[in-house]
Amino acid sequence: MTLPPLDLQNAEAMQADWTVAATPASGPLSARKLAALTPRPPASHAANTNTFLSEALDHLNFPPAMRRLLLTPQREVAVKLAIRRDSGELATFHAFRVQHDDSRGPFKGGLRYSPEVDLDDVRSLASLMTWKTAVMDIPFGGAKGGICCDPRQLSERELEALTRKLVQALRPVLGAHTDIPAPDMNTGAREMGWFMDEYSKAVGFTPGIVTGKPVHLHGSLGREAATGRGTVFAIRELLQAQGLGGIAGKTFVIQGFGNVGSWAARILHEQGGRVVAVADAYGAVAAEGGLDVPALVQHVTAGESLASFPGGSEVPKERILAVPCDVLIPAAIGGVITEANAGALQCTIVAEAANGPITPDGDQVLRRRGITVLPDIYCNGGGVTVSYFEWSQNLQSYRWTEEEVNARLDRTMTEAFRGIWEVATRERLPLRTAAFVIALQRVAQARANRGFD
Ligand SMILES: NC(=O)C1=CN([C@@H]2O[C@H](COP(=O)(O)OP(=O)(O)OC[C@H]3O[C@@H](n4cnc5c(N)ncnc54)[C@H](O)[C@@H]3O)[C@@H](O)[C@H]2O)C=CC1
Ligand SMILES: O=C(O)CCC(=O)C(=O)O
Repeated sequence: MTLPPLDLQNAEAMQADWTVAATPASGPLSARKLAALTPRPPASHAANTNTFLSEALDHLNFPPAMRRLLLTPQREVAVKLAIRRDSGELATFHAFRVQHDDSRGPFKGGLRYSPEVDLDDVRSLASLMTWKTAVMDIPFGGAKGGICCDPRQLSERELEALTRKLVQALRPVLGAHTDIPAPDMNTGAREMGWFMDEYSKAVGFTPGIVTGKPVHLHGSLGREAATGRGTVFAIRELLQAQGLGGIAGKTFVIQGFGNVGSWAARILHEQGGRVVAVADAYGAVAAEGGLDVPALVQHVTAGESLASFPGGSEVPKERILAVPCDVLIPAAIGGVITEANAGALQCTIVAEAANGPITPDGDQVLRRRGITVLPDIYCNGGGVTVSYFEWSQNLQSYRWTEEEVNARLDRTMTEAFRGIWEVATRERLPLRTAAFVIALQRVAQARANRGFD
């Protein structure tokens, strides 16, 4: 394929450390043949991400050592956090920060609090951040972190203590020009406020150490809604590029009704989209004519379950992915669309608002079925884009209006889409592979330009 030439002079020197342990009598093996002969590791989040990446790398002529460098994280930190429970008991929790790559700028990525958090999961999410910041063309690298805990079982005081312990444990590897965390699943402005406070106690007032903070504490206007809003911009661009018109009148199904899912639903509804079903971890609700999203948000904010919403009928949450619609938006956890259920989807577009919601085998099924996937590293890139705006505002002690933030987000999402669409069309690639190709080129070029000595 013909892609712009990449100046990898420095990287060529790295070829020297690529050695094949046992070269067969028939001659040296190419890296690709060697990979094919190497037993595949058991499927994991990180392996899934690397499967997608490898497909894009196969379109690029990178030296094997550069390939290896990009597939593996720069630094992995695992810590144990101990807090006193409200009962007086001592409790310990495992936490992680994986810093995948900082070739293009400081490490950047969210913090997730969930019982499913482990090193493999965080490693995969950190890698996705590297490619996300590159495809959005914002000056950051990629990282992710998390605490393995069930936040529903912890009081507010316990969560605050845990967050402060996390800052204390990670402080040596963090910094407003080194690694800047942000919200992810089960974290939000409240946790980011505690985070900033704990870091500032040690090093002086530093709002730029974390993004997604409360607005009155140097958070950016528009950050809370940014990932959902960015997802809507991404869908708008795709519909337009495919000649399918706009959001108005289209039908949407959303899995996940937290920060990302609920904001996407609100904005789609405002723009005349019909949100026909939504699910969260506990249940799902559907209405063929479209849910009254503002009323649903009010219902859930009052502490009621989705399924009890009087403006729709309850559906089993396991069936949400198969509800007929134009656009399906997974906005919850990873690995929900697999080889086993991808055949049951009844949509023409899947917009990956969540990170890693489709496994590589599931992705193959969707490709065969002609379902277009807006890949996570682009589709949910609105969150980190407005995090970049927040960080920029913090560094300048300045505040932008919400209109300005949203207009800049629109421009960034639109420009990134055009780049991906252009490569996908020219090279006949799925949007995901095209997005990875662009991101890989940007990161590899930056790494090569910085040198290796
Ligand atoms: N918050 C942000 O700015 C960004 C978030 N993301 C990704 O978006 C996804 C959602 O994140 P947030 O909305 O921030 O999290 P959140 O914690 O605010 O909401 C998560 C939602 O998913 C639901 N959920 C959990 N397990 C589920 C299951 N098995 N089936 C159906 N629903 C389930 C929860 O009930 C909740 O409604 C995650 O994959 C996250 O990594 C990506 C980019 C930025
Ligand atoms: O806002 C950020 O810095 C990162 C958000 C995030 O974790 C993500 O995009 O997955």
